[in-house]
Amino acid sequence: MKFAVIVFPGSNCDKDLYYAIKDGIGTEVEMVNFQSESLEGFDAVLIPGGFSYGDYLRSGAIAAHAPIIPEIKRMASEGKPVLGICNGFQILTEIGLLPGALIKNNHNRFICETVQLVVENNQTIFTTEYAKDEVIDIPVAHGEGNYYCDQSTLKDLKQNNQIVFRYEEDINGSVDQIAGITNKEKNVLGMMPHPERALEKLVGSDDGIKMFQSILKNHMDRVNL
Ligand SMILES: NC(=O)CC[C@H](N)C(=O)O
Repeated sequence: MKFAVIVFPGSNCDKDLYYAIKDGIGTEVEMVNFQSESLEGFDAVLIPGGFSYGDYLRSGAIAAHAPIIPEIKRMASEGKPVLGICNGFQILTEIGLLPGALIKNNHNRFICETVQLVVENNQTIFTTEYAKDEVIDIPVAHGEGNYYCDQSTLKDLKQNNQIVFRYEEDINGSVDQIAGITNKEKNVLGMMPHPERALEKLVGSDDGIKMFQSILKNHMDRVNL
């Protein structure tokens, strides 16, 4: 399996993600510049956290027009795993691969802490190594992490089991305390918390490694069918 980590001007969690794959799960991974127009040869796409284009206009709004975006959409349409973390989640909503929007935290502060997440759906390619309703410790670091969607979209998300993670407590005003959602097909996941910052107990939590193990295991199961 070969992962692509997309690097935008202002991305700052690309190296964390790179090492989560290279050292965390011992799998092939390459950084791909935002100006590239090809993701040929990659099996999965990771869009890292950070401040792409300085968060000007809205977080992710300018990155949504980068040359690499059509290739991310192609990978998603082919059912390949696409994971957007924090700024990556914001970019996925800006390019229409996930519904809703990430807006300013309701308390207007940047939050940077470890929070408790509830695993609401452990049946996705990103979460099969977790138990249903497992509570995990994962860091967050964002100013515009307040997930918003209208009531009709929320109803769809619930009916299609697209809500993957919820905050155990309200940290930023997100609708239904949503922390992460998938698309209907369940191969695109966007989440505000940073699993790549929770790979070893030494850094406070190793609850994030199971996400990358899940992606790898499900890919291997698929190719070995
Ligand atoms: N850690 C991140 O990716 C932050 C995302 C975005 N810059 C925000 O502050 O909301």
